[in-house]
Amino acid sequence: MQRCRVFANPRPRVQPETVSAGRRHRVGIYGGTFNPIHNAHLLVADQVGQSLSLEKVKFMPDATPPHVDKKTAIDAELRLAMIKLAIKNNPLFGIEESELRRGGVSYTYDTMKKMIEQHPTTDYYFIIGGDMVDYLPKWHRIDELVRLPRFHFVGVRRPGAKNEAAYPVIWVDVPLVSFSSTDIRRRVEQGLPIRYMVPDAVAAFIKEHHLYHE
Ligand SMILES: Nc1ncnc2c1ncn2[C@@H]1O[C@H](COP(=O)(O)OP(=O)(O)OP(=O)(O)O)[C@@H](O)[C@H]1O
Ligand SMILES: O=C(O)c1ccc[n+]([C@@H]2O[C@H](COP(=O)([O-])O)[C@@H](O)[C@H]2O)c1
Repeated sequence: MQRCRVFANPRPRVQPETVSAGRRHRVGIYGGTFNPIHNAHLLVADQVGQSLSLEKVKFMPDATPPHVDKKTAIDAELRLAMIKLAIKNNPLFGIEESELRRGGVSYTYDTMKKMIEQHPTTDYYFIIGGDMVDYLPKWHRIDELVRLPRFHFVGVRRPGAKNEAAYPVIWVDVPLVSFSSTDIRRRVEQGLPIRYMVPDAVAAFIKEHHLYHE
């Protein structure tokens, strides 16, 4: 039977003295297709990072998304370039390129198992929206993923999702924003404005590279 343990907005589960002694690091990993990155992603990453006192929140673009219906993502280099433009003014943010370097289908279990092995003094907080929280039972090797040491899921509620966790999730309340990358792509295709939905530099990049037009 699946474990059903949901933590409602708890305080970080870490002893302050271990952080100040520098023995343990607290890093957020925000995986996604980011096709393209948008302002809800940035808001979520910043709010989670601050709520959980994370040292870094690293955006991790996937190579091939595990979802069958998400195979239409544009080239990884273009997605990565837009992430770099979007995060440059926030020192909390960073980039994790291991899934791009590995290639193939980006199963989170494979990625996090290796990362945890390579960084034994780091606690990882893997950020997912409510739609992904709902979808967790279908994730590859999910029972093993949630049992990895020093691995935590952080959930942020998302309008339109059930936001129901069948696995342990640390919920963080962030202001709700309903738009998605799909909305951005559709708006670009229809010639509608995307200002304030993505950073200006990302909007300029989309225009310059003629992305998301038929
Ligand atoms: N508006 C939002 N509010 C909360 N979480 C979000 C929001 N948009 C995306 N996320 C979360 O960010 C992560 C990466 O999402 P992703 O890159 O697939 O963006 P998306 O907007 O969901 O894209 P698409 O519309 O192409 O499916 C996922 O965990 C997703 O649930
Ligand atoms: O490992 C899985 O089975 C799995 C299934 C769905 C999503 N994920 C990861 O969750 C993150 C968000 O996914 P997505 O499709 O919303 O961009 C991204 O890092 C994916 O690799 C992982």
